[in-house]
Amino acid sequence: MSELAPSILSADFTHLGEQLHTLEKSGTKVLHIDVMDGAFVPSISFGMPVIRSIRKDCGMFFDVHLMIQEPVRYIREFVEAGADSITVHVEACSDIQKTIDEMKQYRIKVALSVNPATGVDAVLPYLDQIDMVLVMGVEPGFGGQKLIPQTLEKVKELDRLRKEKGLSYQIELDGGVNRENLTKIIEHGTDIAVAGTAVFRGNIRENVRDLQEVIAGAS
Ligand SMILES: O=C(CO)[C@H](O)[C@H](O)COP(=O)(O)O
Ligand SMILES: [Co+2]
Repeated sequence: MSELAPSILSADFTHLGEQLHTLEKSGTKVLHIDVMDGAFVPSISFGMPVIRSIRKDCGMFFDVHLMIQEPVRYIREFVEAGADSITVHVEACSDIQKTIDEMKQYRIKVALSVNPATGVDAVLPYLDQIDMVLVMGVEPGFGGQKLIPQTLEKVKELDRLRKEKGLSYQIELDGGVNRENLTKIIEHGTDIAVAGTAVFRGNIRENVRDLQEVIAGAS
């Protein structure tokens, strides 16, 4: 069955601890953590201190999405802060293989991401080395955008490729996920659907329940 990964980008940071407890109590297993550097993407979010702090009191799987230039420089620090999985953008790495090798030194899941304008070709040479491909459904940098429907074709292609090649990487779709489009997203082959706005706007408990119901119905 597919998994929901709430993104804390849309959380209320004055109540972050309580909101994370609510997610855990609602059955959330994977927490999506968006790190932005103001260089690879226009916005700046947060970094290791926030991750280190929430790690102390949170049992969820930390799915860290690095939207930063040359992430190879910071892999060790994010692992030490508590990341369980690290996703880097192929567009942000001058040496993708070196970045994968660096990530593989640690006991974490290794993932590559592609922006809406980047084709699946960019990750093809690495598919047998990685645990997940994150397909951006929106331009990276901001929450609350609308899903670009064409990005689902990449999910479909990655699903086809893993079957054809006998590989087991997961496919994550990030951005613009909501109750209305979630079934379609899953039907294209998504294993993990990231949702920020759709989880944190309004009642978190009800939103998670509703989204999980859609997932259960689609699987
Ligand atoms: O990586 C991201 C933005 O770059 C976020 O994970 C994504 O946008 C989630 O937020 P929303 O569900 O509001 O689109
Ligand atoms: Co993200």
